[in-house]
Amino acid sequence: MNPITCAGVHFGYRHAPVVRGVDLAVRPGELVALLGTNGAGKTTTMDLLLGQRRPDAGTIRVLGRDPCADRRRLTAEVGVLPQESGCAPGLTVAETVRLWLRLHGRRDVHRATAALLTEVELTHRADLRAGRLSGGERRRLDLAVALTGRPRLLLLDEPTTGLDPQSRAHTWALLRALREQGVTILLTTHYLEEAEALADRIAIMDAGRVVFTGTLDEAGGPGSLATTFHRIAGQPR
Ligand SMILES: Nc1ncnc2c1ncn2[C@@H]1O[C@H](COP(=O)(O)OP(=O)(O)OP(=O)(O)O)[C@@H](O)[C@H]1O
Repeated sequence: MNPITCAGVHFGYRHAPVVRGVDLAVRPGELVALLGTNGAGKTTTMDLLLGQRRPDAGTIRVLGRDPCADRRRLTAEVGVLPQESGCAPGLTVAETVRLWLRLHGRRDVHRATAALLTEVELTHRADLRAGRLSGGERRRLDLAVALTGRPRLLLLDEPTTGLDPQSRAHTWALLRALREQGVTILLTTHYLEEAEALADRIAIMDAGRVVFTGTLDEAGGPGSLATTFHRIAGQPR
């Protein structure tokens, strides 16, 4: 069973179609990078996968479930990093992670907090309030939160936006390690080099449709993704 399947998914606001027949399959254990110009419909697709929006047509299955019908179960099983941070600004970094670990019913809260903060390189910020973190640090806290339930599926909306090159490289290493542990990952990104560095397969969205899915080789090989992307995405229509 594929952890994610979308077949003929449509969604729109009133008379403005946003997602216009998305077909997408993410296979077990693979990392798929979803690319697309601003407004292509990537975040909306993520929202649909999380059951935060109901499709007007088509079928979505996440871990075999209908996300609208089984939203609660999926919240427990899927690690989510939203485009906008959901962390409470008044809680410290450590308090935030502990809270989410407890919500997921974890018993080893103190040990797991220390381990997660090490993984996202925020140990030195453990006692700082989330509202005082830099943009890149907050992104890393969001990633730690996404990992608190030890998910087998991760949905990451622009996980490295705002990160400096060193932190980005560290996050890439963490995501590779998670994939090696068998975690399936769907992430959106505007960094073509991120897709080249990480993805088993690339999906390109344009104007509400997935217009390309394939490996990096199928997209033209290393260094050619930009050419492919600009050829098929964001053209006036
Ligand atoms: N509540 C809303 N009402 C009307 N249109 C909306 C609403 N929310 C989003 N949209 C529109 O839906 C389209 C797709 O937005 P979405 O956030 O999914 O794009 P995206 O591919 O994630 O873009 P970005 O790369 O900029 O994050 C955009 O044109 C946006 O303006």
